[in-house]
Amino acid sequence: MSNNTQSKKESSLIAENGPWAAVGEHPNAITNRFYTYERVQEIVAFIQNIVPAKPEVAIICGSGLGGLAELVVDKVVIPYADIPNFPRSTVAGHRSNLVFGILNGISIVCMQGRFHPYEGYTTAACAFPVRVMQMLGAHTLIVTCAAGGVNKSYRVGDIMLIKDHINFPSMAGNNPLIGHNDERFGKKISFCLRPRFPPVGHAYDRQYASQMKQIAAKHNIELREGVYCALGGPCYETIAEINLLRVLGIDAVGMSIVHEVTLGAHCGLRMLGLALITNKCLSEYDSTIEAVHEDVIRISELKANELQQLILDFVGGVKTNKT
Ligand SMILES: O=P(O)(O)O[C@H]1O[C@H](CO)[C@@H](O)[C@H]1O
Ligand SMILES: Nc1nc2[nH]cnc2c(=O)[nH]1
Repeated sequence: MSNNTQSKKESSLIAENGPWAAVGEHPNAITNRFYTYERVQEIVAFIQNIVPAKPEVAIICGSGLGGLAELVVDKVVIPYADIPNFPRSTVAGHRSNLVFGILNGISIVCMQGRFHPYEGYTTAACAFPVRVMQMLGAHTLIVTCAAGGVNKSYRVGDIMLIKDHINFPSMAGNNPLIGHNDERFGKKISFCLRPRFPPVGHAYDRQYASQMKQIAAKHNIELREGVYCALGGPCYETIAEINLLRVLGIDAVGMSIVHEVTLGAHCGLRMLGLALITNKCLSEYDSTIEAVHEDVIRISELKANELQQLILDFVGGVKTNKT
């Protein structure tokens, strides 16, 4: 029996039987048992039937940042609702479209709307589209998000290059890779099979980060650089929580990205992360200002142009990297 037939057999066994469910299976393991390699391949085949072009760069748009897709030319838009077994975005500021086309001369796929654990999805379900985009051909992933400024020097409207992250859900036993590890995910890009224990110490590509700094300098955009931390949400943070995050050296807080980057690292993507600081996080009990999602979207939309400019130039540079 060929290796592929063997893995296929194992994969369907995992998908159909899941004997562990009876004794209490982790929700991410259930998700990963559902999104087998073959099922992800089916989704990829469905999309390729509509869009044969191979995207090189995948982009995930954060709250209020989906306007980037308007800059894409020769666009093909596939609503998530049309894609078999694809979740839907349920939050304001997130549309539910997979957008294909050309951005600054390079073929891209853009998720106009992401999935968050607080919407009811497992972190594995939130992140599985990363595998879809990698299997479609993407070698680079750009994640963008709206985030609260924990660092006291940050101002509303600042853009933060994500240097690193703290994945609190994962530290609490909620990592999207929990469950069966199918090493075929990511095989195409990496020179070796992706391991059971993927390293994430350099998840954010250093060369990409330095390119982004140069692009920001060229446009006279002050770029912050810091550590992003993901919490489960949907509540914004208490004052005590913000003070704790500050002690830990965290610069910005949100409810996304880390599970996407985890899967991206597993399948060997080169990654760049940008967070737009949409609000300052409260740290004094006599303050009367609270974070509000409507403000988050308003600020994102207001500052979207700058972020889009950075991404546009960066994507153009990715093309240069390849030659
Ligand atoms: O991370 P994105 O999707 O940009 O959204 C951020 O904004 C929302 C809260 O206002 C949360 O979903 C948080 O994660
Ligand atoms: N958790 C969290 N997510 C955000 N997204 C945008 N602002 C915030 C914030 O202050 N906290």
